[in-house]
Amino acid sequence: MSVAVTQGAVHVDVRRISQRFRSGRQGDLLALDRVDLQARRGEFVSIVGPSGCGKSTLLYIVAGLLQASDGQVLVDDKPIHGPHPDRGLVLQNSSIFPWRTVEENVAFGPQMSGLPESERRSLVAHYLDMVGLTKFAGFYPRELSGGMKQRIAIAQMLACGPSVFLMDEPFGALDSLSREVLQDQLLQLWERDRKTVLFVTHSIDEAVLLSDRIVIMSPLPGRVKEIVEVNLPRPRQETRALPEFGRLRNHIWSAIRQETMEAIG
Ligand SMILES: Nc1ncnc2c1ncn2[C@@H]1O[C@H](COP(=O)(O)OP(=O)(O)OP(=O)(O)O)[C@@H](O)[C@H]1O
Repeated sequence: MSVAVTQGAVHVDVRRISQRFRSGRQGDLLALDRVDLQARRGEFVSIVGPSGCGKSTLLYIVAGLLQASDGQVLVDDKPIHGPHPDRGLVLQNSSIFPWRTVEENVAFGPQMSGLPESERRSLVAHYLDMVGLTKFAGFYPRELSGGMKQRIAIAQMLACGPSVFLMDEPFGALDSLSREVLQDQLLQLWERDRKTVLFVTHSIDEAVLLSDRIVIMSPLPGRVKEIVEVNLPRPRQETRALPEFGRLRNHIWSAIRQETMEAIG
């Protein structure tokens, strides 16, 4: 069964973003150079490119954790000013609190926003169930596997109710089986709620499996080299076997390889 993707208005609008870092030893480093990128509401956009091309930097700027040297990020046509619960961020080694239980971690955002306890409890129970951690609600992160910790981070983000998911290699540190399970769970979640996702990954397979569009970046400075539309049918779980999947993967791989070869001379 294929699910039609209804593409709406631009939700996240990255306009000519440049980022310069001041480095004592090497002088200024231009990490991003006039990057333009638009994600439509409900779209799943992945960002791939050689190491150091500025993928994380771009995501931190959209998250509002880093102020760009130049350019602007608009969400729903309004310029962003710093972080906001409407833009949730999940990192490779998730930023969960080791001293809080699974349940308390997921409750953190709603607690900060002052949600009454009864509502908070049912919200947390809902998201714990969604990521399959109900039985581990009272556990501490140290008692859980890497995949489970990433699921806490995802539930924590979901509980804040963001309309934009910013994900920086969220499954990068996991074994391949856990990674596939979480990819499936994320896809199911996305197919149900259709949030806008910006997803940084080193895995071309992962990008093709998940995305509507894939942004290929070139180093250094990071620029948008190419944007690839992924027109594979959804749900995608069985699309790995399609010839089109292989064709897209090879195309993206060659583009990144070419950039990497040019970068290392
Ligand atoms: N805070 C910082 N200060 C100075 N330079 C930085 C800083 N953050 C990133 N950089 C530099 O900016 C460039 C882009 O880094 P970034 O981490 O965004 O790349 P990336 O594409 O996410 O890399 P990777 O794929 O290896 O995670 C790199 O050359 C990095 O060294």
